[in-house]
Amino acid sequence: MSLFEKRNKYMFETLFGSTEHCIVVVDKEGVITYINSGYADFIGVDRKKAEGRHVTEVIENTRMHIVVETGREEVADLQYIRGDYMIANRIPVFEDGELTGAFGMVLFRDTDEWKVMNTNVKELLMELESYRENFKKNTGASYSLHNIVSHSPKMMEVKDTVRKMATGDASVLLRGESGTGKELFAHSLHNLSERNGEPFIKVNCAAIPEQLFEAELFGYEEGAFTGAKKGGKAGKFQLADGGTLFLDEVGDMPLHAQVKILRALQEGEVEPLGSETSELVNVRVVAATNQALEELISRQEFREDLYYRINVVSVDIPPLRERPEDIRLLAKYILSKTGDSMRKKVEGFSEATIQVLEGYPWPGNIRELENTIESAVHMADGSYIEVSDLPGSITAASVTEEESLKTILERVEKETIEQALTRTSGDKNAAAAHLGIGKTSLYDKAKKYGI
Ligand SMILES: Nc1ncnc2c1ncn2[C@@H]1O[C@H](COP(=O)(O)OP(=O)(O)OP(=O)(O)O)[C@@H](O)[C@H]1O
Repeated sequence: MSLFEKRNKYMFETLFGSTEHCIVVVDKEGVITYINSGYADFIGVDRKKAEGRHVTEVIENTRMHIVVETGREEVADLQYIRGDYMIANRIPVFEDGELTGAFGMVLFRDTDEWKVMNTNVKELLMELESYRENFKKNTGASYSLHNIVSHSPKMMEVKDTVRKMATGDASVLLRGESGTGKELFAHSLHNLSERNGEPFIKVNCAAIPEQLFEAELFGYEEGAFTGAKKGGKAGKFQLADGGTLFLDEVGDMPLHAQVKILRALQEGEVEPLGSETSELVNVRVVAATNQALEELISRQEFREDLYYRINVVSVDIPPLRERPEDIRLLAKYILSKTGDSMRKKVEGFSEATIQVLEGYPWPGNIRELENTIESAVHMADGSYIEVSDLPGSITAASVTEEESLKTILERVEKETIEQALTRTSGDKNAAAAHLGIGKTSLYDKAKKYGI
């Protein structure tokens, strides 16, 4: 019987209902199964509404969802809630060796108790935490596995592998087409690893001009080359020291830099340009590619020895067309994000729209789905996204059934009438003449399309 089953709620309530500390319990997905009234009142949420929601939607700066992913307890961690720093203990709960959730307790929520603490220590802690926060903002990994929306079995397997591989220092190569979520997995690997308090540094190998590559990665001394900054500059390797270096688009790394990268990884040392001495660095490498590195090797564009060094574990992320069951879920998730940011109230998709989305091959994967939905939200007039709100490139690809063809023709008709009306500044008679159709026909169509 699971700890999080209903009758345990009574047990929690008896034990913690009246304590002044804040108590929260989540299941293994990070969903709140119990929160005591002290905590709910403190953060100003309705207890009944909080239970059943993902903890990140209810509690600011929480890490309970991370604890259920790592299975590692976090004791006496500072957490900024409602304008003050609290001390949080988060304990993973195992039953018969299996992780079933986590128990969280926030201490010192009572400001009187805080005051008892030495004020100096508190101020120092707060200062330290604000540095940590700032540092994290610039060098942190913001996503973890729960941000990767999916319920397809293939993706579950990928998530499992990532969870297993996260601890330890093995290099991981993430393979997948563009827009499949490789970067999200790289963030997750870092966040679930022991290095999660250290920097996560991304290098987009395709975006750095070849001649600047070494300077970017290994840094340089003052005067190393014309245009070098005064005082020199630290390289990405040095910035990532202790943490994770994410080499995105690794297949685009210039050949001459590959030798040096290999040395840095094998020997744990880098030599800044213009320097006579090497610096020790300790980084874990996570690389990502949408190219077949084996082909690059056969064309001698990628070094085989580097390939083996970065490819200790390889994780294949399936393209969206191989997991159509994720499309509906992702579309809803993206819509809720887009609708919020655009302050437009679009509630959902018509069933025909979902079918078109599910039938499209998505060469640009989730990134393309995001762009499509964003554009459809702009187009939508009502509270549901209709097929006619989708870009023509998406609908045109789904001309497989009579019904789809009909909607495409209607969309084109609607767009053409709208254009004619814009051109004639809204004069329907002139627009009808321009389109070569009768006035009545234009009025009927305008009515049909709500123009
Ligand atoms: N499963 C997912 N759930 C939610 N959002 C996702 C998911 N997968 C990808 N995304 C979103 O899709 C976009 C592309 O993802 P990401 O940048 O991680 O892909 P990528 O494989 O690294 O792409 P590229 O190879 O082009 O760099 C991002 O905005 C990301 O947040």
